[in-house]
Amino acid sequence: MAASSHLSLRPLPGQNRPIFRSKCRPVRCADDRQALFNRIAPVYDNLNDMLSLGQHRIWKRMAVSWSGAKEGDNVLDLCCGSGDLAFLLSEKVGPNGKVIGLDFSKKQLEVASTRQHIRSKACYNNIKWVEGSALDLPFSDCYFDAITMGYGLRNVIDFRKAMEEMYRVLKPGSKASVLDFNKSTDILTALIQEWMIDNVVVPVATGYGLTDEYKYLKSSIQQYLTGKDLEQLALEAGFANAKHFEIGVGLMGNLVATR
Ligand SMILES: C/C(=C\Cc1cc(O)c2ccccc2c1O)CCC[C@H](C)CCC[C@H](C)CCCC(C)C
Ligand SMILES: C[S@@+](CC[C@H](N)C(=O)[O-])C[C@H]1O[C@@H](n2cnc3c(N)ncnc32)[C@H](O)[C@@H]1O
Repeated sequence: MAASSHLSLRPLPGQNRPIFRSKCRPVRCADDRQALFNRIAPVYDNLNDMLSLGQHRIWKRMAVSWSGAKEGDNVLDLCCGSGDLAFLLSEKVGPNGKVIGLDFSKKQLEVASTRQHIRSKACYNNIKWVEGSALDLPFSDCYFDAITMGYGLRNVIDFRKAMEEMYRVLKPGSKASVLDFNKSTDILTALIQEWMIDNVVVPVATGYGLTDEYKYLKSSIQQYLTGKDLEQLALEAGFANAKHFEIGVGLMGNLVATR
């Protein structure tokens, strides 16, 4: 990891509590999260569209735009899930570009691959799906021209390692664009976000038998990093600069870090 003499490394909130596999509470360890995303894969896209009134597609387009991906680039969609950002990247880089969508959920990748074959756009042939870990990327150093990570960082068990891996595989001068829920420091925004999850998201998910899976959303946001913390984490990982933008009336946020 690049040394950052001017920045003191300090433990990250919520990531240092021991995880006891045998007593692992739901969704506290990687295996539980992998299982969670396998379980929700069949309804994930539809629930996102329903629960965000389709807004998540706007936020994802913003994330891809901020990544700086352009025609002919070699790019990575990290924690790609069902492939929303990978498909957007595919259209950006075109037939001469290459897109890798990486995820550790087989079921999510199956959905992504099915969507790729159902859709008619020729450029989607430039997408390759890779089953792997965001904490140990199977790619060489300085390999990608851009990285997107949509609603993935909050779900990995080691934020710092994931950020360091993004830094490692990015070419100098290239960007990582990390979209997620915003852990707002504005109490009213935080209360509205929590109210929406408690009173809209979880009740709707319960109708699909996924109460605990969507209750996890709230706890994962509580254990996430604020925008300022995300900027600091990126700088500590070696990125030259990092800026967190609040979007979706402050409910969502996007970190743009340049190597
Ligand atoms: C695309 C979105 C969330 C993806 C997502 C991320 C996760 O970490 C999960 C973990 C466990 C289960 C599901 C997910 C998951 O779906 C964001 C939009 C979808 C959200 C589920 C809905 C969020 C509602 C907002 C709090 C309020 C939206 C207001 C909008 C302006 C109508
Ligand atoms: C909320 S989904 C986001 C999917 C997609 N990027 C989107 O924006 O809709 C989070 C994804 O991260 C994946 N994931 C979580 N931790 C991971 C890890 N350590 N390595 C690889 N994938 C991981 C999950 O399997 C899941 O598909």
